[in-house]
Amino acid sequence: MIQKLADKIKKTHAPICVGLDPMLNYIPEHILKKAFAEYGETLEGAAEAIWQYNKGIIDATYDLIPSVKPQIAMYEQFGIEGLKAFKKTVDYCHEKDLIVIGDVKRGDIGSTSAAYATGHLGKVTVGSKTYAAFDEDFATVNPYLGTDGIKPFIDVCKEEKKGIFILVKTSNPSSGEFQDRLIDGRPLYEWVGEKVAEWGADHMGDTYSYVGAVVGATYPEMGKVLRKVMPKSFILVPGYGAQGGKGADLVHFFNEDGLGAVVNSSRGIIAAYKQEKYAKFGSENYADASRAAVEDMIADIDGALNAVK
Ligand SMILES: O=c1ccn([C@@H]2O[C@H](COP(=O)(O)O)[C@@H](O)[C@H]2O)c(=O)[nH]1
Repeated sequence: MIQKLADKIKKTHAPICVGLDPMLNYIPEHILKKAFAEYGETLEGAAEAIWQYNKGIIDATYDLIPSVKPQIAMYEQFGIEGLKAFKKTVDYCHEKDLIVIGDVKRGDIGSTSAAYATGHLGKVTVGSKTYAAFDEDFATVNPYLGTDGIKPFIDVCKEEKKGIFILVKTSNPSSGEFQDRLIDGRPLYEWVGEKVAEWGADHMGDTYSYVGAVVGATYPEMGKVLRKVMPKSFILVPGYGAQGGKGADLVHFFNEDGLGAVVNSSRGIIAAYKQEKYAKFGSENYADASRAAVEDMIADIDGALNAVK
């Protein structure tokens, strides 16, 4: 799967993923109206609206991009109906041959991590049958519990040829409260980055490891250091767009082969029609606005990478 990600990035010239983080207040009125007419103002109605909204964005962008990153929290808030919309979205993205990075940020003691890994990346056994429950291709994982919280994910990834992205330096403003704390003179995020490289050596694809890292676009200098600490790991880079990251901030997240990073934008793409720049599309054509925002993001990153060649 890591080679498929690299190959699709090469083919599309788009080292990006579209973040499928639906919120009801992003969903255009015509979609909400139809879903509520059918299911009422219920959790089912919300889930139907989310699904129709996602489908529109996927249909309008799938040929331009290698991957998507659905954020499970946005679905989970609507309970079981929301999780059904999450699963429907994952399956539809697979139908469109997109790589799905489940942003689920799991991680616990070993036995519990094993269950999370089974549910999101592996297969669960029920009597004589097995089922891939959520079936994402990659999942984000929290490393706070250490090696025994990570190992079960790697075991499932080996069986399934899937991967994980481990939180190393997150994009949010207060990520430094813990992640930048010095331990023996070095920030915690560097120690975690070293562990990612070590864990990753145990599950290599052809060129890149199945064990990647999350490093925010909002911390470009730290990204530059971490790129060198984890040369064989793909970096999932959130923080582009709505959080302020730009193409020029991202050049050092990439390796010299032009690979090694996949940049996420969620609100900046899925709610593009609400921005002044894309307002001409109107809410009826929200998906066309998302497509235009994807094209602009690809051009921005491509321009920045070419400028340093
Ligand atoms: O460090 C992190 C880790 C994860 N995220 C997630 O990425 C998206 C960002 O959404 P935008 O709308 O593009 O800001 C969201 O799902 C976060 O939970 C992150 O932002 N930073």
